[in-house]
Amino acid sequence: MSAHARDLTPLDPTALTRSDVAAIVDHTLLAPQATAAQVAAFVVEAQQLGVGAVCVSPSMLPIAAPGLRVVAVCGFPAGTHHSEIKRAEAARSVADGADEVDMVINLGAVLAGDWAAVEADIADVRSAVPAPHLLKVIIESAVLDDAQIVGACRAAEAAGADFVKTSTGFHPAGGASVEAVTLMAATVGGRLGVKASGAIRTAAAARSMIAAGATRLGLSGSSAILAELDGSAGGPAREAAEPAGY
Ligand SMILES: O=C[C@H](O)COP(=O)(O)O
Repeated sequence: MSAHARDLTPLDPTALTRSDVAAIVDHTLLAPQATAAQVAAFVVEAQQLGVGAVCVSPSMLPIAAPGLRVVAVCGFPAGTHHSEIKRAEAARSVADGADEVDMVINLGAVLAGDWAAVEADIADVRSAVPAPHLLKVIIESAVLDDAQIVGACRAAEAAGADFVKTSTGFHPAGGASVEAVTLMAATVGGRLGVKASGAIRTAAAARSMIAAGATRLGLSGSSAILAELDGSAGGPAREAAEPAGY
């Protein structure tokens, strides 16, 4: 466990400031067609926005991102990779400068109720992501029922993860929901961080996620959402209109 207090305690949703919200945003660019030049421009945008972190594909590392934490995804987006492949991918990301790794859970094992396999998969990746690096576990909550969400969160905690995270933003079942974040926070909140991600497109949605217990937000539409919090909702509608994932 290496999460900081700021990762474990949700902001007060009634007193959100733009800078408070920006600090918990993982500004995300995971489009498979993204170029290195686009990632470099995205990092500059992240610095200008004042977000806490950038979240990118592992093959984009290493990147120069002064002032930002660097997050790399792992086993993305399906989570069906062998654990040894996820572990190797995570180890390479850490060697390439990632501060945090967001891994996708083995969903088939979850739906089969094979909790030993779920936990072992997470523990394997944890072994390649030592503290103070953070490990977040993407449970793809839209695919799971409540009992499976609780079980996945418990497996993540038992395997030593720092965060649970709702969604990849790529699954056709959908992204984050207030109900899933609420359940995840009730299960592991205060001990693990809770990252809401996937299809969060407005400041109101971001606020609802924080009110439900999210301590981190994964957003590709950070610019539009933070502009809304600035009171300038007429800002970059282009980003608000961009679809999730591809
Ligand atoms: O991991 C984060 C997600 O991919 C972000 O999803 P989004 O593009 O729907 O904001």
